[in-house]
Amino acid sequence: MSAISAHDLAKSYDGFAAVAEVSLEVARGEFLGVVGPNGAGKTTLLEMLEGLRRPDRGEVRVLGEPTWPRNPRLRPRIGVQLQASSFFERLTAREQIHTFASLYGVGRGPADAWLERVGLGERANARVEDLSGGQAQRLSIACALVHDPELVFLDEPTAALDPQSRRNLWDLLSSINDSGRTVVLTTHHMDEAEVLCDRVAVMDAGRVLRLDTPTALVRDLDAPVRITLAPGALAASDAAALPAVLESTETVDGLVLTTRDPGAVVAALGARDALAGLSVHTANLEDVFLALTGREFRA
Ligand SMILES: Nc1ncnc2c1ncn2[C@@H]1O[C@H](COP(=O)(O)OP(=O)(O)OP(=O)(O)O)[C@@H](O)[C@H]1O
Repeated sequence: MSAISAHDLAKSYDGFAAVAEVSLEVARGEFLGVVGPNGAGKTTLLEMLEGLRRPDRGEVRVLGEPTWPRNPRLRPRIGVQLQASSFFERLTAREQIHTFASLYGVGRGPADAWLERVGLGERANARVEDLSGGQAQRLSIACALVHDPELVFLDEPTAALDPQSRRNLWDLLSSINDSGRTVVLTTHHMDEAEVLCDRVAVMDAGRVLRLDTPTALVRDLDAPVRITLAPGALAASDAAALPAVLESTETVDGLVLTTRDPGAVVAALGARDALAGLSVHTANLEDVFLALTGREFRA
């Protein structure tokens, strides 16, 4: 049985289609990413999957159960991350998670263990408004997991974090998916989805344009690989004559060769002792977005 099965979901606000014709299946234990720019419809889709927003059309089943009208049987089985701004004010981190735990009939022991697990043991007595952005996000994730749900929804858990704090959260996000828990995460960050997710739904203007593994999404682009050589490593005319090189362009970073057969090019460069400073760039999910929409992806 799927963790999530959604069929032909649609939601409009005052005639504006925030989500249209979205169907998807999420397998148990899967880590699904939903990526897209601001306003793509990610949150609206997530809220319909969570059973928090009524779809205008379509059906959702979560863990085999219908989500609407609100289904109390699902409540202990799913976790929904709150935006950090919706904490109870003036509580300490420990009081915050104890409050969540008591709502689910969970004891203080497991709640404290979650604080430790997300690295907040030493900040347990800090008030939530005194936590850093990254700490607040970790607390909100711990609160969503305190009742050990089978399926957890995380809506932009790394939003508003600096790149270092964002990367620091990745290990935690990935560990949440251990032991078979299903995770659905929305993000503005393509690199994050690429690193963390088993499959990625690329959304734009309310629609899921593609849903597949990051590798398959990139492979289907069939984009050439770019190989950059250090300046002066090889003359442009020599590079253009190498086997399998489609194009060679001089840039400030050095010579950029495009090819569909990077192995052959690297072997030929090796034979000419021209491997110094070589770097290889394959297409990524931002290129996938560009190919699907004709627009650059802007987070
Ligand atoms: N309650 C609402 N009433 C009216 N319009 C809304 C409402 N919620 C969302 N919208 C609009 O629907 C569209 C999709 O919004 P949604 O929040 O689902 O997108 P998103 O992909 O999550 O965006 P972001 O990444 O900025 O959070 C946006 O144009 C938004 O302005």
